[in-house]
Amino acid sequence: MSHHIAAKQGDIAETVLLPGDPLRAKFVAETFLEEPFCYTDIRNMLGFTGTYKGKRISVQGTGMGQPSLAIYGYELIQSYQAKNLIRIGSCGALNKTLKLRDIIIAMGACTDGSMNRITFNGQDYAAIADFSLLQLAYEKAVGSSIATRIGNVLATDRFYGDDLEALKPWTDHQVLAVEMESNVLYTLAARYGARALSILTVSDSLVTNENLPARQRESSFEDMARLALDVAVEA
Ligand SMILES: O=P(O)(O)O[C@H]1O[C@H](CO)[C@@H](O)[C@H]1O
Ligand SMILES: O=c1cc[nH]c(=O)[nH]1
Repeated sequence: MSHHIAAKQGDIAETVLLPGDPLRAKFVAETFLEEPFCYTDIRNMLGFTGTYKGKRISVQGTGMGQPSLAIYGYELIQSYQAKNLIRIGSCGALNKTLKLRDIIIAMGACTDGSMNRITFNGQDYAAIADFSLLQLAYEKAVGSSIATRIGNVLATDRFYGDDLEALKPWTDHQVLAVEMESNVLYTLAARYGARALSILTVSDSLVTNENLPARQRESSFEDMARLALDVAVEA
């Protein structure tokens, strides 16, 4: 049993979807999985396992920020033998060609946070998605009507305080969007021998200052969940 998830061995599938919001985990489990059961509610960071198109899949909330995701990611891989970690998150667009509800598949993830600097003694690490998951997601997205972009994202430590001007070094280098977890997810997966991919829905734009209203956010997140589940089935 791990410290924060504390599920029974065997309760968690090899492939785990990772929303930041634990209520998104509940929504995905109840909407898409057959016979879902909740294997953890410690700290209300809900985790569920069920089946989708005949395959056993889990969905685990990770909280907000890299240290929080790192706790759940580490325990999923090291204590529960998870092999495929697929983040399903929201993000802010940094590029005027991105619209609300667009989906971004993060090929790479930069960071302004300290976790990687600690791991790599102040040097930089290029955190990248697992290519086989990325390829699967690309193929599934192309076969659907969902507007999808593939590129680099920024996992920042700050939600508030960074406007487009402050983020200019990243936008100057074609970073598409900002969120708060993908860099450490990719680094953890590389370190401990799992595969990882982040799929993100644009929930707001730092260029236009538009936001998705809560209700529309729900249906947009359904598109992302379906795409991630279709990847998970074949992972
Ligand atoms: O919607 P989630 O998955 O939580 O992702 C984004 O939303 C949170 C900030 O509101 C951060 O966790 C960020 O990465
Ligand atoms: O981390 C996040 C998530 C959504 N939108 C943002 O601007 N940042």
